[in-house]
Amino acid sequence: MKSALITGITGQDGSYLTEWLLEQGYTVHGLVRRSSTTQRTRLDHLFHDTSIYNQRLFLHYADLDDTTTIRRILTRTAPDEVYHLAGQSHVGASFEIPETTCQFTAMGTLKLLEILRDLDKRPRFAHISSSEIFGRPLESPQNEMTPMRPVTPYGVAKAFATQMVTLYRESFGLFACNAICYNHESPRRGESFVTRKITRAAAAISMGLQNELVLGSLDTVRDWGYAPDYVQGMWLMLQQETADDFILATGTQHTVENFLAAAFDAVDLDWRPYVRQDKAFMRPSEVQRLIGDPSKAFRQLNWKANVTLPELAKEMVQHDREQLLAKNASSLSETSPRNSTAS
Ligand SMILES: C[C@H]1O[C@H](OP(=O)(O)OP(=O)(O)OC[C@H]2O[C@@H](n3cnc4c(=O)[nH]c(N)nc43)[C@H](O)[C@@H]2O)[C@@H](O)[C@@H](O)C1=O
Repeated sequence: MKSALITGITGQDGSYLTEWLLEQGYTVHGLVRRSSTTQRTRLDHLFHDTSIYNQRLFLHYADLDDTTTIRRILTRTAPDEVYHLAGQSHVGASFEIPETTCQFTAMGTLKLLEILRDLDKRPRFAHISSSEIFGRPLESPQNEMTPMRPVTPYGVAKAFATQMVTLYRESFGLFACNAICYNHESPRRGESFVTRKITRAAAAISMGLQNELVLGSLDTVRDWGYAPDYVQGMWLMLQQETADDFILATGTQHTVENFLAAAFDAVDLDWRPYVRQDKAFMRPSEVQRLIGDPSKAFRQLNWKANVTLPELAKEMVQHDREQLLAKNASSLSETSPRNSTAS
């Protein structure tokens, strides 16, 4: 039975990848940062007593800069595959905290590579890179040969990490791949990323719980796919005979405004009366337009993105409506006179 270790297991991609690997029969180890809460919302269902997977899933405390602990965990668990997803991943925030971004996203990756280099049994390694490395690209769509021209602290950190992975593959013989992922979303997406911010607002507005949505730039272009598709691409890379880099993208382009329209369409509303733009959500340096060419992944991995933007937006809005309905129902039952001792 194969085993894998995932950094960033509690995030959107980490949780989908965990489900996918468990379904394939893997034992899965995840690194988590210690915090005062033990709640892991995206993984809780897998640890439940009734889950058929709870005997094959293990969490270990380790920060990305704690190399001693990571080395110990890797030695003890001896995974066949390592998926490196962790790091500060918010592009806007990387302008506020560039040092932290580089410490975890760039140096955290190098530290991990250094540990792997020394191991007797070296696992296969997938670094989850980002289209942000292309920044203001010289060509469109971008492919694996497109030069990196990052324009955000996050993009610079990811470019460093991506290049290091290539270097460790070529110079030290590690089986190390870069999954160069374009934006990929889902109902599990963090609430500060634009898609989830929009779908939560569309759901709340349609239920009369919110009046306004404040956003930054509406004309930037992104290539948005569906996260569960992308984790399968990450896995496929490590099942090949040789290590290589692959673009994971849909190859289609949409503006933020297009996503807004799709999300509000899902609740039969026009977005225009509700949306206001504010400079607070605009970035000092914006990546204007990114579209990936996924043809190499299709050719060599037989991988392709399956979900269209309207389907994605609809699933996210429906999920957010259900979540709000459940929240409202539980707060109503908490205040219901029938539950009150005074009634
Ligand atoms: C591939 C890449 O994908 C993601 O990075 P991102 O593309 O920056 O994603 P986002 O959802 O933060 O922004 C998308 C666009 O939407 C614009 N935008 C407008 N108004 C708001 C707004 O209010 N909030 C946010 N967050 N963005 C806004 C914003 O300026 C940008 O043009 C990360 O997963 C990253 O880790 C990664 O690797």
